[in-house]
Amino acid sequence: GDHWGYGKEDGPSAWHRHYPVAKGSRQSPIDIIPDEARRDSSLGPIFLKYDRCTSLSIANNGHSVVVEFDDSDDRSVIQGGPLDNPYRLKQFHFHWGGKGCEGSEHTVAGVGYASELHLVHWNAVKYTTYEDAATAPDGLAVLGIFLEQGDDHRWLHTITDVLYMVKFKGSATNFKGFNPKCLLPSNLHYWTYLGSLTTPPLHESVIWIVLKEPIVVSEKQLGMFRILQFSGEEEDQRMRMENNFRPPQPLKERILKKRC
Ligand SMILES: C[C@H](CNC(=O)c1ccc(S(N)(=O)=O)cc1)Cn1ccc2ccccc21
Ligand SMILES: [Zn+2]
Repeated sequence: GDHWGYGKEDGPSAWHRHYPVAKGSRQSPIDIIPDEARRDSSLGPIFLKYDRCTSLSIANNGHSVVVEFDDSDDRSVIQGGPLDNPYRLKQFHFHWGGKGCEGSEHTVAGVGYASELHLVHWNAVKYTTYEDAATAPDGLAVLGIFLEQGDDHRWLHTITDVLYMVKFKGSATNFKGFNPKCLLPSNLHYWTYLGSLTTPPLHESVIWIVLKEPIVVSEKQLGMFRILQFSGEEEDQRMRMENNFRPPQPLKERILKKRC
C-alpha cells in the first residue's frame, strides 16, 4: 500500500523523502494571486463535453473518494482554453478540511475554501495509457472547482448519499449515470498554470485549470465527507478522512494566466 498520508509523520512535509520531485519547479497546488494573473489573448474558453459521459464506480482509495469514468473513447472530454488537444475524463475526487476549517488545495490571495473538486483528464491523443500521460509534461489536465460553504447543493446529494457505502479504504460500489456537469458553477472563467499532481507521486504532468467561481454546498453535505475513513475496515484505529489537502507550493518561475 501507499506509505504516504496526511498525518504528522507521513504528511505533505515528509513526502519529499520518497518523492524528491516534491521540491520541483512546477509543484501544485499554489496560492493564486488574482492581481498577478496575466490576461492572455490566446486563451480561449474551455469546453466540457460531458453529455455522453459514463460514470462507473465510486471508491475510497484511502486518500479521497473517487468517481471513475469509462475513458475507452472520447465520449467525455475537456478542450479549448490552454489545451492543444481534447483530454479524456478519467475520474473526479475531492479534498476537504475538518469541521469549519479550510480544506481546498489552491488558495486565492491566501484564503482557502471549504473543499476542492478535481476533474482529472488525460491526453489520449498523444499518449496510449493514463499511466504514460500521468508522467508526461502535457499529459493531464485537471479542472479544479472550489466548494464554498452555504446552502445545500441540489445535486451533490447524489454523491453524499452513497458515501456510507465506501466508508473504508479499499471499498467501492457501482455508480452509474452520474454526469459531473451538474457540479459546475454558472461561468467557466478560469486561471491556468503548469503544475503537478497534488499527491504522490507528484508527477509534474498537469495543466491546471482552476475555475474562479465556486459552487456552494452545505456544512451538512461537507460533513458527510467526514464519515469516510483513511483506514480499512479491518484496521483497529479509526482514522476519519479529513484535511486531505496539500498546502500551496512555491510558484518559482511560473506565470499564472487568466481568462476572465
Ligand atoms: C499517478 C496515478 C495515481 N495518481 C493520480 O492519478 C492522481 C490524479 C490526480 C491528482 S490531483 N489531486 O492532482 O488532481 C493526484 C493523483 C497512478 N500512477 C501512474 C503512474 C505511477 C507511477 C508511480 C505511482 C503511481 C502511478
Ligand atoms: Zn486532487
